[in-house]
Amino acid sequence: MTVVIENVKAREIFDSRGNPTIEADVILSDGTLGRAEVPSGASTGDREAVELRDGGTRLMGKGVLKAVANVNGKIKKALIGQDPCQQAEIDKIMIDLDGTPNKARLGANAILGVSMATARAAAASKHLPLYRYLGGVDLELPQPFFNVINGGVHADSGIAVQEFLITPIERTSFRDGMEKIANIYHTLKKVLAKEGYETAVGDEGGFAPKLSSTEEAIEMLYRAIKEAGYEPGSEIGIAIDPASSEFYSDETHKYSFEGKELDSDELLVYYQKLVAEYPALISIEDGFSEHDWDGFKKQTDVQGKQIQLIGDDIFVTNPKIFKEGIDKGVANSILIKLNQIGTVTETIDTMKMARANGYTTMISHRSGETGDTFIADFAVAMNAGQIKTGSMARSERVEKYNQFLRIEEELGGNVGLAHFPKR
Ligand SMILES: C=C(OP(=O)(O)O)C(=O)O
Ligand SMILES: [Mg+2]
Repeated sequence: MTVVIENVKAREIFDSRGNPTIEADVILSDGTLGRAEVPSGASTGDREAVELRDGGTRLMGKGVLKAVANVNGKIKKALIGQDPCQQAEIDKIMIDLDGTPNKARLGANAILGVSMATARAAAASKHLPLYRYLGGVDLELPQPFFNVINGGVHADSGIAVQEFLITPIERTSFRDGMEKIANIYHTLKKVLAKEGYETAVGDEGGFAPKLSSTEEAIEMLYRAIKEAGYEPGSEIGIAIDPASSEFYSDETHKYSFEGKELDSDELLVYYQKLVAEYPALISIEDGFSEHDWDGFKKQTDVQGKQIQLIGDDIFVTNPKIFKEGIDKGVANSILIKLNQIGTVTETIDTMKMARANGYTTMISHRSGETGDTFIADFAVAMNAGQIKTGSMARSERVEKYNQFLRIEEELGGNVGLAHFPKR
């Protein structure tokens, strides 16, 4: 007998910042339950799909009861009796039901919760792990990027750059890479403390010290990497996400960066200096604002052959916007966040587009997260190549990395390791 969707149900839960978010259940006719929790960003791109919030005074207007009602009402009615294995069809039904270009009516949070829960239910019904159900047989574990110093809107450290990430370029397994990062993470804590800095952590579990500059943050990383016994560059790479839309002015077209007002050309010169000074720096995400496509394009022309340039806010995982970027030659990599676009199917479409056009992909968590480890399975299933999901000090982040350890064990070493191209 064909298994069909028998019930769809959502509830309001809380994320890692204490904000309400949505959890969705999809229940099948064979009794299987698929459940998913939806994350939420802080440095969001303007053109992300709409996260529906209630407004009003309850929970400072951040409640998601409208999105919950949309799942328990319209979405449930449209999906009952559907085949859960037809992910593309399920997602299309919800996209059509919403009827807006940015999921503003039903809410991308409502739609994504059900989209992910459907995949989970279908996988469980077929007695397959999620990564296997979505990905088939030819699987690869991604290169992980750990955000060990938090700035921007993710911490009150006062650092303009939002994320300083380290990645184990040299590793024999996912576990081996994670052990190296754990050693560096603990060493970094000692290095910061020795310099008299705070070692409290930011939203993504990285330290949030009040450092004076980006250079000082990178110097701390170099010290921690070396003191932990590794070589910056050949063994451990460094990446940054300035999330520069946050410090760009649409009026003056300038970037307020570390006490200076820089135009695009000056910011590019700064990035060139950084890359020249620190050979371990292999990747810059959102170096330019989502409103400064010319600046991003110029950076791609100048640095695109040398390092990875990731578009996050500028592409928002949206295949239509990303296509414009590809046509204009902007960036050489794309950050992938399921809730920026709102369905599993559209996310897969964007990733396929990236692959077809020679862009690398990095799957990403959001700064407001839950315990859901969907993106770990998804990264393996999609052979994403790279993932960033925070640091070592917050369990909603570590759980995702731990899921890779489980997958690696399940596959018994019979799995490839994605490797970042060395500079
Ligand atoms: C993960 C990020 O932050 P947020 O979730 O706040 O957008 C990011 O900018 O890459
Ligand atoms: Mg970003």
